[in-house]
Amino acid sequence: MKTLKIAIQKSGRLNEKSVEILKNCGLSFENYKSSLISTVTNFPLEILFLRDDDIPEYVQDGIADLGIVGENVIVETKAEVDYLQKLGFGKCTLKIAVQATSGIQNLEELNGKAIATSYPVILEKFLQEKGIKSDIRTISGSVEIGPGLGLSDAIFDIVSTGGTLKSNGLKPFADVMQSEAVLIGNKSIADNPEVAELLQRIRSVLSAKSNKYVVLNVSKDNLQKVVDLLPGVKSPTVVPLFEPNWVAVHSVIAEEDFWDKINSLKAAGAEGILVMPIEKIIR
Ligand SMILES: Nc1ncnc2c1ncn2[C@@H]1O[C@H](COP(=O)(O)OP(=O)(O)OP(=O)(O)O)[C@@H](O)[C@H]1O
Ligand SMILES: O=P(O)(O)OC[C@H]1O[C@H](OP(=O)(O)OP(=O)(O)O)[C@H](O)[C@@H]1O
Ligand SMILES: [Mg+2]
Repeated sequence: MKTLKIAIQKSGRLNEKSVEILKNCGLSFENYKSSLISTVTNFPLEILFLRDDDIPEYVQDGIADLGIVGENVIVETKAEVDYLQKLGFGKCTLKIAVQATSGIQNLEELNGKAIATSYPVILEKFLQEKGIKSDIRTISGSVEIGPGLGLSDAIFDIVSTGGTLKSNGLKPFADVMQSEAVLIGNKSIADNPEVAELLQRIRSVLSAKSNKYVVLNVSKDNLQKVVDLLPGVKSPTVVPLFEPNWVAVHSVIAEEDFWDKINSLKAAGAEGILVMPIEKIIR
Protein backbone atom coordinates (compact mmCIF):
# COMPACT_ATOMS: atom_id res chain seq x y z
CA MET A 1 0.00 0.00 0.00
CA LYS A 2 1.43 3.40 -1.02
CA THR A 3 1.77 6.05 1.70
CA LEU A 4 0.19 9.21 0.35
CA LYS A 5 1.36 12.72 1.14
CA ILE A 6 -1.02 15.63 1.57
CA ALA A 7 0.25 19.23 1.77
CA ILE A 8 -1.67 21.72 3.92
CA GLN A 9 -0.92 25.27 5.06
CA LYS A 10 1.45 25.40 8.04
CA SER A 11 -0.15 28.47 9.59
CA GLY A 12 -2.59 31.08 8.37
CA ARG A 13 -6.17 31.27 7.23
CA LEU A 14 -6.51 27.69 5.97
CA ASN A 15 -4.52 25.73 8.57
CA GLU A 16 -7.16 25.19 11.25
CA LYS A 17 -9.98 24.16 8.88
CA SER A 18 -7.65 21.89 6.88
CA VAL A 19 -6.62 20.07 10.07
CA GLU A 20 -10.25 19.92 11.20
CA ILE A 21 -11.52 18.31 8.00
CA LEU A 22 -8.78 15.66 8.09
CA LYS A 23 -9.52 14.90 11.78
CA ASN A 24 -13.26 14.67 10.97
CA CYS A 25 -12.33 12.02 8.40
CA GLY A 26 -11.21 9.88 11.34
CA LEU A 27 -7.47 10.45 10.75
CA SER A 28 -5.26 10.47 13.88
CA PHE A 29 -2.18 12.67 13.82
CA GLU A 30 -0.29 15.20 15.90
CA ASN A 31 -0.73 18.77 14.68
CA TYR A 32 2.65 19.88 15.98
CA LYS A 33 3.48 23.49 15.24
CA SER A 34 7.24 22.85 15.27
CA SER A 35 7.34 19.90 12.87
CA LEU A 36 6.88 20.20 9.13
CA ILE A 37 5.65 16.64 8.67
CA SER A 38 3.21 14.48 10.63
CA THR A 39 2.39 10.80 10.16
CA VAL A 40 -1.21 9.62 10.31
CA THR A 41 -1.29 6.56 12.56
CA ASN A 42 -4.46 4.90 11.19
CA PHE A 43 -4.25 5.59 7.42
CA PRO A 44 -1.33 5.43 4.95
CA LEU A 45 -0.88 9.21 4.88
CA GLU A 46 1.73 11.80 5.78
CA ILE A 47 0.84 15.46 6.24
CA LEU A 48 3.28 18.13 5.04
CA PHE A 49 2.91 21.62 6.58
CA LEU A 50 3.93 24.24 4.00
CA ARG A 51 3.56 27.88 2.96
CA ASP A 52 0.39 27.95 0.90
CA ASP A 53 2.16 29.44 -2.16
CA ASP A 54 4.28 26.28 -2.49
CA ILE A 55 1.42 23.76 -2.29
CA PRO A 56 0.23 23.75 -5.96
CA GLU A 57 3.75 23.15 -7.31
CA TYR A 58 4.50 20.41 -4.78
CA VAL A 59 1.35 18.62 -5.94
CA GLN A 60 2.03 19.26 -9.64
CA ASP A 61 5.54 17.81 -9.29
CA GLY A 62 4.36 14.78 -7.27
CA ILE A 63 6.32 15.69 -4.12
CA ALA A 64 2.88 15.68 -2.49
CA ASP A 65 0.03 13.59 -3.96
CA LEU A 66 -2.71 15.85 -2.57
CA GLY A 67 -3.01 19.40 -1.26
CA ILE A 68 -5.47 21.79 0.34
CA VAL A 69 -5.11 25.35 -0.93
CA GLY A 70 -7.12 28.38 -2.10
CA GLU A 71 -8.19 28.40 -5.76
CA ASN A 72 -6.56 31.85 -6.05
CA VAL A 73 -3.14 30.34 -5.33
CA ILE A 74 -3.65 27.51 -7.84
CA VAL A 75 -4.58 29.97 -10.59
CA GLU A 76 -1.76 32.35 -9.65
CA THR A 77 0.92 29.62 -9.74
CA LYS A 78 -0.52 28.17 -13.01
CA ALA A 79 0.05 24.68 -11.56
CA GLU A 80 -1.30 21.74 -13.54
CA VAL A 81 -3.23 19.74 -10.95
CA ASP A 82 -6.61 18.01 -10.70
CA TYR A 83 -9.34 19.83 -8.77
CA LEU A 84 -10.83 17.02 -6.66
CA GLN A 85 -13.23 18.76 -4.29
CA LYS A 86 -14.28 22.25 -3.19
CA LEU A 87 -14.12 22.34 0.61
CA GLY A 88 -16.49 25.17 1.57
CA PHE A 89 -14.06 27.26 3.66
CA GLY A 90 -11.55 30.04 2.93
CA LYS A 91 -14.22 31.77 0.85
CA CYS A 92 -13.15 35.17 -0.42
CA THR A 93 -13.25 37.45 -3.46
CA LEU A 94 -10.24 38.97 -5.21
CA LYS A 95 -11.05 42.60 -5.90
CA ILE A 96 -9.52 45.73 -7.29
CA ALA A 97 -9.95 48.55 -4.77
CA VAL A 98 -9.25 52.26 -4.95
CA GLN A 99 -8.99 55.03 -2.37
CA ALA A 100 -12.45 55.95 -1.09
CA THR A 101 -11.72 59.60 -1.98
CA SER A 102 -10.43 58.87 -5.50
CA GLY A 103 -12.68 59.98 -8.31
CA ILE A 104 -12.04 56.76 -10.31
CA GLN A 105 -15.41 55.68 -11.79
CA ASN A 106 -14.73 53.13 -14.51
CA LEU A 107 -12.15 50.52 -15.49
CA GLU A 108 -10.70 52.58 -18.36
CA GLU A 109 -9.45 55.06 -15.80
CA LEU A 110 -7.01 52.40 -14.54
CA ASN A 111 -5.03 52.80 -17.80
CA GLY A 112 -1.55 53.99 -16.89
CA LYS A 113 -2.25 53.72 -13.15
CA ALA A 114 -0.17 51.68 -10.69
CA ILE A 115 -1.88 48.70 -9.02
CA ALA A 116 -0.19 46.93 -6.08
CA THR A 117 -0.86 43.20 -5.63
CA SER A 118 0.44 39.81 -4.53
CA TYR A 119 -1.50 38.21 -7.42
CA PRO A 120 0.06 39.66 -10.62
CA VAL A 121 -0.88 36.70 -12.84
CA ILE A 122 -4.61 36.85 -12.06
CA LEU A 123 -4.63 40.65 -12.32
CA GLU A 124 -2.69 40.71 -15.60
CA LYS A 125 -5.12 38.25 -17.20
CA PHE A 126 -8.14 40.29 -16.06
CA LEU A 127 -6.69 43.58 -17.29
CA GLN A 128 -5.70 42.01 -20.62
CA GLU A 129 -9.25 40.70 -21.14
CA LYS A 130 -10.59 44.20 -20.49
CA GLY A 131 -7.94 45.84 -22.71
CA ILE A 132 -6.49 47.90 -19.85
CA LYS A 133 -2.77 48.64 -19.50
CA SER A 134 -1.77 49.34 -15.90
CA ASP A 135 1.55 49.26 -14.09
CA ILE A 136 1.34 46.13 -11.89
CA ARG A 137 3.51 46.44 -8.75
CA THR A 138 4.05 43.04 -7.16
CA ILE A 139 4.49 43.03 -3.38
CA SER A 140 4.24 40.06 -1.05
CA GLY A 141 1.86 41.40 1.60
CA SER A 142 0.20 44.35 3.35
CA VAL A 143 -0.99 45.41 -0.08
CA GLU A 144 -3.75 47.61 1.35
CA ILE A 145 -1.30 50.25 2.60
CA GLY A 146 0.03 50.84 -0.96
CA PRO A 147 -2.20 53.78 -1.97
CA GLY A 148 -1.82 55.50 1.42
CA LEU A 149 1.97 55.40 1.05
CA GLY A 150 1.86 56.65 -2.53
CA LEU A 151 3.14 53.30 -3.87
CA SER A 152 0.10 52.75 -6.08
CA ASP A 153 -3.19 54.26 -7.20
CA ALA A 154 -5.15 51.06 -6.62
CA ILE A 155 -4.72 47.59 -5.16
CA PHE A 156 -5.78 44.08 -6.12
CA ASP A 157 -6.17 41.73 -3.15
CA ILE A 158 -8.29 39.27 -1.20
CA VAL A 159 -11.45 40.67 0.37
CA SER A 160 -13.76 38.87 2.74
CA THR A 161 -15.58 41.16 5.19
CA GLY A 162 -14.12 44.30 3.59
CA GLY A 163 -12.81 45.41 7.01
CA THR A 164 -9.17 45.68 5.90
CA LEU A 165 -10.12 47.82 2.88
CA LYS A 166 -12.24 50.13 5.02
CA SER A 167 -9.64 50.60 7.72
CA ASN A 168 -7.14 51.63 5.04
CA GLY A 169 -9.47 54.17 3.43
CA LEU A 170 -10.14 51.99 0.36
CA LYS A 171 -13.35 50.96 -1.40
CA PRO A 172 -14.02 47.94 -3.63
CA PHE A 173 -14.01 48.81 -7.31
CA ALA A 174 -14.19 45.56 -9.35
CA ASP A 175 -14.66 41.86 -8.48
CA VAL A 176 -12.22 39.66 -10.39
CA MET A 177 -12.39 36.16 -8.91
CA GLN A 178 -14.23 34.12 -6.26
CA SER A 179 -12.14 31.62 -4.34
CA GLU A 180 -12.42 28.91 -1.70
CA ALA A 181 -10.21 26.13 -0.40
CA VAL A 182 -10.05 23.07 -2.66
CA LEU A 183 -8.56 19.60 -2.45
CA ILE A 184 -6.17 19.17 -5.36
CA GLY A 185 -4.40 16.06 -6.61
CA ASN A 186 -1.39 15.20 -8.74
CA LYS A 187 -2.46 14.29 -12.30
CA SER A 188 -1.24 10.70 -11.92
CA ILE A 189 -3.15 9.68 -8.78
CA ALA A 190 -6.73 9.66 -10.08
CA ASP A 191 -7.08 5.84 -9.84
CA ASN A 192 -5.30 5.37 -6.51
CA PRO A 193 -7.62 3.41 -4.12
CA GLU A 194 -6.36 5.27 -1.02
CA VAL A 195 -7.15 8.60 -2.70
CA ALA A 196 -10.65 7.31 -3.55
CA GLU A 197 -11.13 6.27 0.11
CA LEU A 198 -9.97 9.65 1.44
CA LEU A 199 -12.14 11.51 -1.06
CA GLN A 200 -15.16 9.43 -0.02
CA ARG A 201 -14.51 10.33 3.63
CA ILE A 202 -14.10 14.03 2.87
CA ARG A 203 -17.33 14.06 0.84
CA SER A 204 -19.25 12.33 3.63
CA VAL A 205 -17.98 14.91 6.16
CA LEU A 206 -18.93 17.81 3.83
CA SER A 207 -22.33 16.33 3.11
CA ALA A 208 -23.03 15.83 6.86
CA LYS A 209 -22.01 19.43 7.56
CA SER A 210 -24.44 20.82 5.03
CA ASN A 211 -27.38 18.78 6.37
CA LYS A 212 -29.33 18.46 9.63
CA TYR A 213 -31.14 15.49 11.17
CA VAL A 214 -34.77 16.35 11.96
CA VAL A 215 -37.30 14.49 14.13
CA LEU A 216 -40.86 15.79 14.41
CA ASN A 217 -44.33 14.66 15.46
CA VAL A 218 -47.37 14.90 13.23
CA SER A 219 -50.91 13.54 13.23
CA LYS A 220 -51.57 10.95 10.53
CA ASP A 221 -54.09 13.37 8.95
CA ASN A 222 -51.20 15.72 8.08
CA LEU A 223 -48.53 13.05 7.44
CA GLN A 224 -48.58 13.17 3.63
CA LYS A 225 -48.20 16.99 3.58
CA VAL A 226 -45.17 16.75 5.91
CA VAL A 227 -43.56 13.82 4.06
CA ASP A 228 -43.90 15.72 0.76
CA LEU A 229 -41.61 18.38 2.26
CA LEU A 230 -38.93 15.93 3.45
CA PRO A 231 -36.65 14.04 1.09
CA GLY A 232 -34.53 12.14 3.66
CA VAL A 233 -31.45 10.28 2.39
CA LYS A 234 -33.75 7.76 0.63
CA SER A 235 -37.16 8.65 2.11
CA PRO A 236 -38.26 9.72 5.61
CA THR A 237 -38.61 7.17 8.43
CA VAL A 238 -42.09 7.11 10.00
CA VAL A 239 -42.63 5.44 13.41
CA PRO A 240 -45.83 5.26 15.48
CA LEU A 241 -46.23 7.28 18.70
CA PHE A 242 -47.98 5.90 21.80
CA GLU A 243 -50.65 8.58 21.21
CA PRO A 244 -53.15 7.07 18.72
CA ASN A 245 -53.21 8.58 15.22
CA TRP A 246 -49.77 10.29 15.74
CA VAL A 247 -46.38 9.42 14.26
CA ALA A 248 -42.77 10.63 14.53
CA VAL A 249 -41.01 11.46 11.24
CA HIS A 250 -37.19 11.27 11.01
CA SER A 251 -35.43 12.89 8.07
CA VAL A 252 -32.47 14.90 6.77
CA ILE A 253 -32.77 18.45 5.50
CA ALA A 254 -30.29 20.75 3.79
CA GLU A 255 -28.75 23.56 5.84
CA GLU A 256 -29.22 26.06 2.97
CA ASP A 257 -33.03 26.03 2.98
CA PHE A 258 -33.30 25.10 6.67
CA TRP A 259 -35.49 27.96 7.96
CA ASP A 260 -37.84 27.89 4.97
CA LYS A 261 -38.27 24.15 5.45
CA ILE A 262 -38.93 24.43 9.20
CA ASN A 263 -41.58 27.12 8.63
CA SER A 264 -43.27 25.04 5.91
CA LEU A 265 -43.23 21.96 8.18
CA LYS A 266 -44.86 23.91 11.01
CA ALA A 267 -47.50 25.23 8.61
CA ALA A 268 -48.15 21.65 7.45
CA GLY A 269 -48.89 20.49 11.04
CA ALA A 270 -45.47 19.38 12.38
CA GLU A 271 -44.97 19.72 16.16
CA GLY A 272 -42.10 19.20 18.64
CA ILE A 273 -39.44 19.58 15.93
CA LEU A 274 -35.95 18.43 17.05
CA VAL A 275 -32.93 19.38 14.93
CA MET A 276 -29.55 17.66 15.38
CA PRO A 277 -26.14 17.88 13.74
CA ILE A 278 -25.00 14.91 11.66
CA GLU A 279 -21.45 13.58 11.96
CA LYS A 280 -21.20 11.75 8.62
CA ILE A 281 -23.42 10.74 5.69
CA ILE A 282 -22.17 7.67 3.82
CA ARG A 283 -24.02 7.32 0.55
N1 LIG B 1 -9.90 37.22 4.74
C1 LIG B 1 -10.02 36.03 4.22
N2 LIG B 1 -11.18 35.37 4.29
C2 LIG B 1 -11.30 34.13 3.73
N3 LIG B 1 -10.31 33.50 3.09
C3 LIG B 1 -9.15 34.11 3.01
C4 LIG B 1 -8.94 35.40 3.57
N4 LIG B 1 -7.67 35.75 3.36
C5 LIG B 1 -7.12 34.73 2.69
N5 LIG B 1 -7.99 33.74 2.45
C6 LIG B 1 -7.73 32.46 1.76
O1 LIG B 1 -6.77 31.76 2.55
C7 LIG B 1 -5.55 31.60 1.82
C8 LIG B 1 -4.39 31.74 2.78
O2 LIG B 1 -4.40 33.05 3.31
P1 LIG B 1 -3.24 33.56 4.28
O3 LIG B 1 -3.52 34.99 4.57
O4 LIG B 1 -3.12 32.62 5.43
O5 LIG B 1 -2.03 33.39 3.26
P2 LIG B 1 -0.49 33.69 3.40
O6 LIG B 1 -0.29 34.87 4.30
O7 LIG B 1 -0.01 33.75 1.98
O8 LIG B 1 0.07 32.39 4.14
P3 LIG B 1 1.46 31.57 3.99
O9 LIG B 1 2.25 31.98 5.20
O10 LIG B 1 1.05 30.13 4.06
O11 LIG B 1 2.10 31.95 2.70
C9 LIG B 1 -5.62 32.65 0.72
O12 LIG B 1 -4.82 32.30 -0.39
C10 LIG B 1 -7.09 32.66 0.39
O13 LIG B 1 -7.43 31.56 -0.45
O1 LIG C 1 -11.87 41.64 3.97
P1 LIG C 1 -11.20 41.17 5.24
O2 LIG C 1 -12.12 40.29 6.06
O3 LIG C 1 -10.64 42.31 6.04
O4 LIG C 1 -10.00 40.21 4.83
C1 LIG C 1 -9.02 40.59 3.89
C2 LIG C 1 -7.65 40.43 4.41
O5 LIG C 1 -7.43 39.06 4.80
C3 LIG C 1 -6.18 38.63 4.23
O6 LIG C 1 -5.10 38.91 5.04
P2 LIG C 1 -4.84 38.16 6.44
O7 LIG C 1 -5.70 38.77 7.50
O8 LIG C 1 -5.02 36.68 6.25
O9 LIG C 1 -3.36 38.53 6.77
P3 LIG C 1 -2.03 38.45 5.85
O10 LIG C 1 -2.06 39.72 5.05
O11 LIG C 1 -0.95 38.42 6.86
O12 LIG C 1 -2.08 37.21 5.00
C4 LIG C 1 -6.07 39.43 2.94
O13 LIG C 1 -4.74 39.53 2.48
C5 LIG C 1 -6.67 40.76 3.31
O14 LIG C 1 -5.69 41.66 3.77
MG1 LIG D 1 1.32 32.71 1.09
